[in-house]
Amino acid sequence: MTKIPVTVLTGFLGSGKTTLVNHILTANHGHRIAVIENEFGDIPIDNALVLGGDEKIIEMSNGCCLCCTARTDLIEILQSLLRRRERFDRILIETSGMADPNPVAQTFFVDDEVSAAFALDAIVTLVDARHVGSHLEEGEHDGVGGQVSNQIAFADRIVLNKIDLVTEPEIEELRARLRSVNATADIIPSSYGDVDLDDLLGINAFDLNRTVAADPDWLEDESHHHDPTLESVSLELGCPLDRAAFEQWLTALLAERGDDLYRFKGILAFDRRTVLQGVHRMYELTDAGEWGAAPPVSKLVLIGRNLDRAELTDTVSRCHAGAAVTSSSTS
Ligand SMILES: Nc1nc2c(ncn2[C@@H]2O[C@H](COP(=O)(O)OP(=O)(O)OP(=O)(O)O)[C@@H](O)[C@H]2O)c(=O)[nH]1
Repeated sequence: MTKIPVTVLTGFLGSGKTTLVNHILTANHGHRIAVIENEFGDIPIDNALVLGGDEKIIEMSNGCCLCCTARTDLIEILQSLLRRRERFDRILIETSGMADPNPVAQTFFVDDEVSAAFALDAIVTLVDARHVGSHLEEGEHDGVGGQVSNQIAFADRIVLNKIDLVTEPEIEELRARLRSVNATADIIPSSYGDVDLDDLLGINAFDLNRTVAADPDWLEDESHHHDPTLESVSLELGCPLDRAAFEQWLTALLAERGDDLYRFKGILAFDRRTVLQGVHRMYELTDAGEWGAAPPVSKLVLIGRNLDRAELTDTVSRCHAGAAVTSSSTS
Protein backbone atom coordinates (compact mmCIF):
# COMPACT_ATOMS: atom_id res chain seq x y z
CA MET A 1 0.00 0.00 0.00
CA THR A 2 1.36 3.46 -0.88
CA LYS A 3 2.27 5.49 2.17
CA ILE A 4 0.41 8.73 2.80
CA PRO A 5 2.79 11.70 2.48
CA VAL A 6 2.96 14.05 5.46
CA THR A 7 4.24 17.61 5.53
CA VAL A 8 5.18 19.12 8.89
CA LEU A 9 4.70 22.88 8.77
CA THR A 10 6.51 24.76 11.48
CA GLY A 11 7.61 28.34 12.16
CA PHE A 12 7.71 30.70 15.12
CA LEU A 13 4.67 32.51 16.55
CA GLY A 14 3.03 34.72 13.93
CA SER A 15 5.32 33.71 11.05
CA GLY A 16 2.32 33.03 8.80
CA LYS A 17 1.55 29.30 9.14
CA THR A 18 -2.24 29.66 9.30
CA THR A 19 -2.11 32.11 6.39
CA LEU A 20 -0.21 29.52 4.36
CA VAL A 21 -2.59 26.74 5.44
CA ASN A 22 -5.53 28.85 4.29
CA HIS A 23 -3.76 29.43 0.97
CA ILE A 24 -3.21 25.68 0.64
CA LEU A 25 -6.81 24.84 1.58
CA THR A 26 -8.30 27.30 -0.87
CA ALA A 27 -5.87 26.98 -3.82
CA ASN A 28 -6.98 25.00 -6.80
CA HIS A 29 -4.33 22.26 -6.75
CA GLY A 30 -6.34 19.06 -6.96
CA HIS A 31 -4.87 17.57 -3.77
CA ARG A 32 -7.16 16.46 -0.96
CA ILE A 33 -5.40 17.48 2.22
CA ALA A 34 -6.19 16.63 5.83
CA VAL A 35 -4.85 19.32 8.13
CA ILE A 36 -3.89 18.69 11.74
CA GLU A 37 -3.82 21.96 13.63
CA ASN A 38 -2.31 22.77 16.96
CA GLU A 39 -1.84 25.94 18.91
CA PHE A 40 -0.41 27.29 22.12
CA GLY A 41 -2.87 28.88 24.54
CA ASP A 42 -6.04 27.52 26.00
CA ILE A 43 -8.70 29.26 23.93
CA PRO A 44 -8.68 27.82 20.41
CA ILE A 45 -8.67 30.92 18.20
CA ASP A 46 -7.13 29.33 15.12
CA ASN A 47 -10.02 26.91 15.01
CA ALA A 48 -12.21 29.83 14.02
CA LEU A 49 -9.67 31.35 11.63
CA VAL A 50 -8.84 28.39 9.42
CA LEU A 51 -10.93 28.26 6.30
CA GLY A 52 -12.23 24.79 5.61
CA GLY A 53 -14.00 23.07 2.77
CA ASP A 54 -16.18 19.99 2.79
CA GLU A 55 -13.49 17.60 1.67
CA LYS A 56 -10.94 18.79 4.20
CA ILE A 57 -10.64 17.50 7.70
CA ILE A 58 -9.36 19.61 10.54
CA GLU A 59 -8.34 18.07 13.83
CA MET A 60 -7.54 20.16 16.84
CA SER A 61 -5.27 19.27 19.68
CA ASN A 62 -5.35 22.12 22.14
CA GLY A 63 -3.42 23.03 25.20
CA CYS A 64 0.32 23.12 25.05
CA CYS A 65 2.33 22.61 21.88
CA LEU A 66 2.11 19.42 19.90
CA CYS A 67 5.67 18.46 20.65
CA CYS A 68 5.00 18.05 24.34
CA THR A 69 1.34 17.10 24.47
CA ALA A 70 2.55 14.13 23.09
CA ARG A 71 3.10 11.74 20.53
CA THR A 72 0.20 9.61 21.74
CA ASP A 73 -2.30 12.37 20.85
CA LEU A 74 -0.79 12.73 17.41
CA ILE A 75 -0.73 8.97 16.88
CA GLU A 76 -4.41 8.74 17.83
CA ILE A 77 -5.30 11.49 15.36
CA LEU A 78 -3.30 9.78 12.62
CA GLN A 79 -5.01 6.47 13.36
CA SER A 80 -8.44 8.09 13.17
CA LEU A 81 -7.46 9.66 9.85
CA LEU A 82 -6.38 6.25 8.57
CA ARG A 83 -9.92 5.02 9.09
CA ARG A 84 -11.06 7.79 6.71
CA ARG A 85 -8.19 7.56 4.31
CA GLU A 86 -10.37 7.50 1.19
CA ARG A 87 -11.22 11.15 1.93
CA PHE A 88 -7.72 12.62 1.47
CA ASP A 89 -4.42 11.89 -0.21
CA ARG A 90 -1.95 13.80 1.94
CA ILE A 91 -1.60 15.25 5.42
CA LEU A 92 -0.36 18.61 6.60
CA ILE A 93 0.51 19.09 10.27
CA GLU A 94 0.67 22.71 11.40
CA THR A 95 2.63 22.79 14.63
CA SER A 96 2.15 25.59 17.14
CA GLY A 97 4.57 28.50 16.91
CA MET A 98 6.11 27.26 20.15
CA ALA A 99 6.75 23.75 18.88
CA ASP A 100 9.96 21.95 18.24
CA PRO A 101 9.31 20.13 14.93
CA ASN A 102 11.58 17.23 15.79
CA PRO A 103 9.36 15.22 18.16
CA VAL A 104 6.57 15.50 15.57
CA ALA A 105 8.87 14.32 12.78
CA GLN A 106 10.26 11.49 14.93
CA THR A 107 6.72 10.08 15.29
CA PHE A 108 6.91 8.91 11.67
CA PHE A 109 9.90 6.68 12.45
CA VAL A 110 9.48 5.47 16.02
CA ASP A 111 5.91 4.17 15.89
CA ASP A 112 5.55 1.01 13.80
CA GLU A 113 1.92 1.47 12.79
CA VAL A 114 2.48 5.11 11.83
CA SER A 115 5.69 4.43 9.91
CA ALA A 116 3.96 1.64 7.96
CA ALA A 117 1.16 3.93 6.80
CA PHE A 118 2.72 7.40 6.54
CA ALA A 119 5.89 8.86 5.03
CA LEU A 120 7.35 12.17 6.19
CA ASP A 121 7.63 14.18 2.98
CA ALA A 122 9.25 17.33 4.35
CA ILE A 123 9.62 19.67 7.29
CA VAL A 124 8.69 23.12 5.99
CA THR A 125 9.66 26.08 8.18
CA LEU A 126 8.12 29.50 7.83
CA VAL A 127 10.24 32.47 8.78
CA ASP A 128 8.89 35.95 9.52
CA ALA A 129 11.21 38.20 7.49
CA ARG A 130 10.25 41.23 9.61
CA HIS A 131 11.02 39.71 13.02
CA VAL A 132 13.37 36.75 12.54
CA GLY A 133 16.51 38.88 12.90
CA SER A 134 15.64 40.08 16.41
CA HIS A 135 14.31 36.65 17.39
CA LEU A 136 17.57 34.94 16.41
CA GLU A 137 19.49 37.38 18.54
CA GLU A 138 17.55 36.39 21.64
CA GLY A 139 19.01 33.82 23.97
CA GLU A 140 20.69 30.59 23.14
CA HIS A 141 19.29 27.10 23.38
CA ASP A 142 16.08 27.37 25.41
CA GLY A 143 15.48 31.03 24.53
CA VAL A 144 13.46 32.30 21.59
CA GLY A 145 16.69 32.45 19.55
CA GLY A 146 17.40 28.76 20.13
CA GLN A 147 13.83 27.84 19.34
CA VAL A 148 13.74 29.76 16.05
CA SER A 149 17.21 28.54 15.11
CA ASN A 150 16.18 24.93 15.78
CA GLN A 151 13.11 25.28 13.54
CA ILE A 152 15.30 26.66 10.74
CA ALA A 153 18.09 24.12 11.22
CA PHE A 154 15.80 21.10 10.77
CA ALA A 155 13.89 22.49 7.77
CA ASP A 156 13.93 20.69 4.46
CA ARG A 157 12.45 23.82 2.92
CA ILE A 158 12.30 27.36 4.29
CA VAL A 159 9.57 29.81 3.34
CA LEU A 160 10.88 33.32 3.93
CA ASN A 161 7.49 34.96 4.49
CA LYS A 162 6.40 38.61 4.89
CA ILE A 163 8.90 39.87 2.33
CA ASP A 164 6.48 42.74 1.70
CA LEU A 165 7.66 44.17 5.05
CA VAL A 166 11.38 44.24 4.23
CA THR A 167 13.63 45.65 1.50
CA GLU A 168 15.53 43.71 -1.18
CA PRO A 169 18.92 44.16 0.56
CA GLU A 170 17.33 42.95 3.81
CA ILE A 171 16.05 39.85 2.01
CA GLU A 172 19.59 39.10 0.79
CA GLU A 173 20.97 39.60 4.29
CA LEU A 174 18.31 37.29 5.70
CA ARG A 175 19.10 34.62 3.12
CA ALA A 176 22.74 34.65 4.21
CA ARG A 177 21.69 34.45 7.83
CA LEU A 178 19.36 31.51 7.19
CA ARG A 179 22.12 29.82 5.17
CA SER A 180 24.43 30.04 8.17
CA VAL A 181 21.89 28.05 10.19
CA ASN A 182 20.82 25.65 7.43
CA ALA A 183 23.20 25.18 4.52
CA THR A 184 21.03 22.93 2.35
CA ALA A 185 17.30 23.76 2.48
CA ASP A 186 15.87 25.71 -0.46
CA ILE A 187 14.67 29.15 0.59
CA ILE A 188 11.40 30.29 -1.00
CA PRO A 189 10.48 33.97 -0.58
CA SER A 190 6.79 34.69 -0.06
CA SER A 191 4.19 37.22 0.89
CA TYR A 192 1.07 36.02 2.70
CA GLY A 193 2.13 32.42 2.03
CA ASP A 194 1.57 32.79 -1.68
CA VAL A 195 3.93 30.08 -2.87
CA ASP A 196 3.79 27.50 -5.62
CA LEU A 197 2.48 24.42 -3.80
CA ASP A 198 4.58 22.15 -5.98
CA ASP A 199 7.53 23.61 -4.06
CA LEU A 200 6.07 22.49 -0.74
CA LEU A 201 3.97 19.37 -1.19
CA GLY A 202 5.10 15.99 -2.52
CA ILE A 203 8.74 17.08 -2.65
CA ASN A 204 10.19 14.01 -0.93
CA ALA A 205 12.76 16.18 0.80
CA PHE A 206 13.04 14.67 4.27
CA ASP A 207 16.07 12.38 4.41
CA LEU A 208 16.41 10.33 7.59
CA ASN A 209 20.00 9.34 6.79
CA ARG A 210 21.03 12.95 6.36
CA THR A 211 19.25 13.98 9.56
CA VAL A 212 20.83 11.19 11.59
CA ALA A 213 24.24 11.93 10.05
CA ALA A 214 23.90 15.53 11.26
CA ASP A 215 22.51 14.52 14.66
CA PRO A 216 23.26 10.87 15.53
CA ASP A 217 20.86 10.95 18.52
CA TRP A 218 18.00 12.45 16.51
CA LEU A 219 15.68 9.43 16.78
CA GLU A 220 16.16 9.13 20.53
CA ASP A 221 16.42 12.81 21.36
CA GLU A 222 13.49 13.77 23.56
CA SER A 223 14.68 17.24 24.47
CA HIS A 224 12.53 20.17 23.36
CA HIS A 225 13.62 23.67 22.56
CA HIS A 226 11.19 25.97 24.36
CA ASP A 227 11.53 29.32 25.94
CA PRO A 228 10.18 28.60 29.44
CA THR A 229 9.64 32.31 30.07
CA LEU A 230 6.97 32.66 27.38
CA GLU A 231 3.45 32.32 28.70
CA SER A 232 -0.04 32.64 27.36
CA VAL A 233 -2.83 34.69 28.87
CA SER A 234 -6.39 34.17 27.67
CA LEU A 235 -9.23 36.58 28.27
CA GLU A 236 -12.91 36.08 27.61
CA LEU A 237 -15.36 38.98 27.80
CA GLY A 238 -19.05 38.35 27.79
CA CYS A 239 -20.23 41.80 26.62
CA PRO A 240 -19.73 43.87 23.47
CA LEU A 241 -16.56 45.99 23.38
CA ASP A 242 -16.13 49.56 22.36
CA ARG A 243 -13.77 49.53 19.37
CA ALA A 244 -12.19 52.95 19.93
CA ALA A 245 -11.52 52.19 23.60
CA PHE A 246 -10.08 48.79 22.74
CA GLU A 247 -7.74 50.21 20.08
CA GLN A 248 -6.59 52.87 22.52
CA TRP A 249 -5.87 50.17 25.12
CA LEU A 250 -4.00 48.03 22.59
CA THR A 251 -1.95 50.91 21.15
CA ALA A 252 -0.79 51.92 24.63
CA LEU A 253 0.01 48.30 25.52
CA LEU A 254 2.07 47.77 22.35
CA ALA A 255 3.96 51.03 22.78
CA GLU A 256 5.02 49.93 26.22
CA ARG A 257 5.24 46.12 25.94
CA GLY A 258 5.54 45.38 22.21
CA ASP A 259 8.97 43.73 22.50
CA ASP A 260 7.65 41.25 25.04
CA LEU A 261 4.41 40.54 23.19
CA TYR A 262 5.30 37.93 20.62
CA ARG A 263 1.78 37.15 19.52
CA PHE A 264 -1.80 38.11 20.23
CA LYS A 265 -4.99 37.22 18.49
CA GLY A 266 -8.65 37.12 19.13
CA ILE A 267 -12.23 37.34 18.06
CA LEU A 268 -13.72 40.59 19.28
CA ALA A 269 -17.33 41.57 19.81
CA PHE A 270 -17.46 45.10 18.45
CA ASP A 271 -20.60 46.14 16.59
CA ARG A 272 -19.62 43.32 14.27
CA ARG A 273 -17.54 40.21 14.77
CA THR A 274 -13.91 41.28 14.28
CA VAL A 275 -10.71 39.26 14.10
CA LEU A 276 -7.60 40.66 15.80
CA GLN A 277 -4.17 39.44 14.67
CA GLY A 278 -0.90 40.78 16.00
CA VAL A 279 2.83 40.18 16.23
CA HIS A 280 4.93 42.46 18.45
CA ARG A 281 3.94 46.04 17.50
CA MET A 282 2.01 45.15 14.34
CA TYR A 283 -1.68 44.34 14.42
CA GLU A 284 -4.67 44.21 12.16
CA LEU A 285 -8.42 44.09 12.71
CA THR A 286 -10.53 42.34 10.10
CA ASP A 287 -14.28 42.34 9.80
CA ALA A 288 -15.75 38.86 10.19
CA GLY A 289 -19.42 39.60 9.71
CA GLU A 290 -22.51 39.76 11.90
CA TRP A 291 -22.73 37.86 15.17
CA GLY A 292 -25.92 36.11 14.20
CA ALA A 293 -28.02 34.51 16.91
CA ALA A 294 -25.13 33.63 19.25
CA PRO A 295 -24.51 36.07 22.12
CA PRO A 296 -21.42 38.21 21.43
CA VAL A 297 -18.31 37.01 23.29
CA SER A 298 -14.79 38.38 22.85
CA LYS A 299 -11.86 35.99 23.13
CA LEU A 300 -8.30 37.22 23.26
CA VAL A 301 -5.03 35.32 23.65
CA LEU A 302 -1.72 37.06 24.34
CA ILE A 303 1.58 35.20 24.27
CA GLY A 304 4.66 36.83 25.67
CA ARG A 305 6.91 37.49 28.58
CA ASN A 306 6.20 39.10 31.96
CA LEU A 307 2.49 39.40 31.23
CA ASP A 308 0.59 40.71 34.20
CA ARG A 309 -2.67 38.86 33.93
CA ALA A 310 -4.48 40.84 36.60
CA GLU A 311 -3.48 44.15 35.05
CA LEU A 312 -4.40 43.05 31.53
CA THR A 313 -7.74 41.80 32.79
CA ASP A 314 -8.40 45.00 34.66
CA THR A 315 -7.41 47.38 31.86
CA VAL A 316 -9.10 45.57 28.98
CA SER A 317 -12.29 45.22 30.98
CA ARG A 318 -12.53 49.02 31.03
CA CYS A 319 -13.03 48.95 27.26
CA HIS A 320 -16.63 48.25 28.06
CA ALA A 321 -18.28 49.29 31.26
CA GLY A 322 -19.78 46.30 32.98
CA ALA A 323 -17.97 43.74 30.85
CA ALA A 324 -17.39 40.53 32.79
CA VAL A 325 -13.78 39.56 32.20
CA THR A 326 -12.50 36.11 33.01
CA SER A 327 -8.93 35.04 32.47
CA SER A 328 -6.60 32.10 32.68
CA SER A 329 -2.96 31.42 31.84
CA THR A 330 -0.62 28.61 30.82
CA SER A 331 3.12 28.47 30.53
N1 LIG B 1 2.52 41.87 5.98
C1 LIG B 1 2.36 40.54 6.03
N2 LIG B 1 1.62 39.98 7.01
C2 LIG B 1 1.48 38.64 6.99
C3 LIG B 1 2.06 37.80 6.02
N3 LIG B 1 1.74 36.51 6.29
C4 LIG B 1 0.97 36.54 7.39
N4 LIG B 1 0.80 37.84 7.81
C5 LIG B 1 0.06 38.30 8.99
O1 LIG B 1 0.78 37.89 10.14
C6 LIG B 1 -0.14 37.58 11.20
C7 LIG B 1 0.11 36.15 11.68
O2 LIG B 1 -0.21 35.25 10.62
P1 LIG B 1 -0.63 33.73 10.91
O3 LIG B 1 -0.77 33.06 9.60
O4 LIG B 1 -1.79 33.68 11.82
O5 LIG B 1 0.66 33.22 11.67
P2 LIG B 1 0.89 31.82 12.42
O6 LIG B 1 2.27 31.40 12.13
O7 LIG B 1 -0.20 30.85 12.09
O8 LIG B 1 0.76 32.31 13.92
P3 LIG B 1 0.67 31.43 15.28
O9 LIG B 1 -0.79 31.22 15.46
O10 LIG B 1 1.28 32.29 16.30
O11 LIG B 1 1.45 30.19 15.11
C8 LIG B 1 -1.53 37.81 10.60
O12 LIG B 1 -1.92 39.10 10.94
C9 LIG B 1 -1.31 37.68 9.12
O13 LIG B 1 -2.25 38.38 8.33
C10 LIG B 1 2.86 38.43 5.00
O14 LIG B 1 3.47 37.79 4.12
N5 LIG B 1 2.97 39.78 5.07
